[in-house]
Amino acid sequence: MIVKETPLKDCYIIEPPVFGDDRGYFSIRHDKYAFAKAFPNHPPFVLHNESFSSYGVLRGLHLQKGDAAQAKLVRCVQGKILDVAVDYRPDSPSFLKHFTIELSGDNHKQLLVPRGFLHGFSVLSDIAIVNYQVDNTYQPETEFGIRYDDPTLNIDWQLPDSAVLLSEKDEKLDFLKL
Ligand SMILES: Cc1cn([C@H]2C[C@H](O)[C@@H](COP(=O)(O)OP(=O)(O)O[C@H]3O[C@@H](C)C(=O)[C@@H](O)[C@H]3O)O2)c(=O)[nH]c1=O
Repeated sequence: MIVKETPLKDCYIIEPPVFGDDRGYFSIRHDKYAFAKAFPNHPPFVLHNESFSSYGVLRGLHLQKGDAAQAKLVRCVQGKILDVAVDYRPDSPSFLKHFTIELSGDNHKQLLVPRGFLHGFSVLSDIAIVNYQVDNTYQPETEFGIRYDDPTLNIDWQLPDSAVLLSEKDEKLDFLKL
């Protein structure tokens, strides 16, 4: 497992081992021992979530507040997404900075999104299956979000406006109040 830094504090790209041959590939998606060696103080992952979406779907930007905060280890099993992490920790040197990365079934990359970050993704392929482990339970009463098209964040989601498909919940999110 290769761990690469991003410009955002505590946010990392993880490249798991992938062994390709004539049959296809074999990959180690998550090795809790290698992960613990790289991130010794990281809480264990407790939920393994998956979503299926079609082209244009944009989920985000979401987090759970306070003690319910979740770190997320995100990968795209099939298809291609633009994964987006926004540092929403006021005391961080990268506060309100964002990082985007293409995650796909072909590149096998994963993004470790720390606690206190907003997270979202847009679907760039016909369909995308996105799989993410989180290190805290789902607590809907603590959910918080910011509009994907917030002008301060100014994120390029690599989708034409006309293609963007949001949930009713995400439609109603507010812009940043600073
Ligand atoms: C996120 C989540 C949702 N649900 C349920 C609630 C609801 O009925 C249904 C769909 O929920 P949502 O509309 O919130 O799903 P979604 O918009 O896919 O929310 C997710 O977006 C990505 C970007 C993230 O980072 C995730 O943490 C999560 O916030 O699934 C759970 O039971 N457990 C969970 O952990």
